[in-house]
Amino acid sequence: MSTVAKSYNKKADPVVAYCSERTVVQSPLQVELQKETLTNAPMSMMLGAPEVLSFGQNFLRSFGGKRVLDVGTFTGASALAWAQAVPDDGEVYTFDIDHTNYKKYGVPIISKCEKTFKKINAVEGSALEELDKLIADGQSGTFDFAFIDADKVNYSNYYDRSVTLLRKGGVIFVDNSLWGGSVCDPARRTDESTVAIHETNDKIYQDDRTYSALLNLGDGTHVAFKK
Ligand SMILES: C[S@@+](CC[C@H](N)C(=O)[O-])C[C@H]1O[C@@H](n2cnc3c(N)ncnc32)[C@H](O)[C@@H]1O
Repeated sequence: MSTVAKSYNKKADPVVAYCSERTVVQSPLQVELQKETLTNAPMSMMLGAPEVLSFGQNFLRSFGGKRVLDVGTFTGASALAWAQAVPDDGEVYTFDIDHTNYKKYGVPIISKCEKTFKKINAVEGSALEELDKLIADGQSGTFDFAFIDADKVNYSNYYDRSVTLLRKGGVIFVDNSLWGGSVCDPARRTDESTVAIHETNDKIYQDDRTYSALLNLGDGTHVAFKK
């Protein structure tokens, strides 16, 4: 049993299971995409934890968030969650270096709801370069919410770009911030992803641009609020 776990991992401990059973709310499309991803997609454990997605949807709905940055699409589970939580004139920019899995598994399911699907702007390419393009395009301070869930070595860069692109009061979720618990043990901070996540956690805690809290939700969720 693991005390840090995505709830769909059957080895999650009873406390994780108890909390997620009283947190996760999924639409039929979300249930279908989760099942399709876990059954058929390669590296299916990259799928976003449903408890993290539900928590993020709660934020978006409660503060009326409209514009979202979704860094790391995979099959589209997080993009779908945000698209369902923003209003009809909301938009979700979802970035991935390769949208093959999104097109193969996500698009056929998400496009069943035209209203939701049309809110998603899928941008294929280096997420860092694409975020920099938005900044160069004058879009700083115009986004409400960012979900960081792509390559871990760039977490600090994605966080910085998100702080720039968010408006005051905007919220950032950094996914996998506990990385299976490995960040908590200095002896296990040996690979570059673990080191990058650990350094980003310290950076966020010390960052004067945001208020923040590191939560044991899913594989760890570092939540930052732009001052
Ligand atoms: C953990 S998955 C995203 C999961 C998704 N957010 C969800 O909720 O199911 C990480 C994704 O980041 C993408 N990725 C990796 N490096 C990237 C980069 N440099 N730029 C953009 N995307 C990248 C991978 O292709 C992968 O699909």
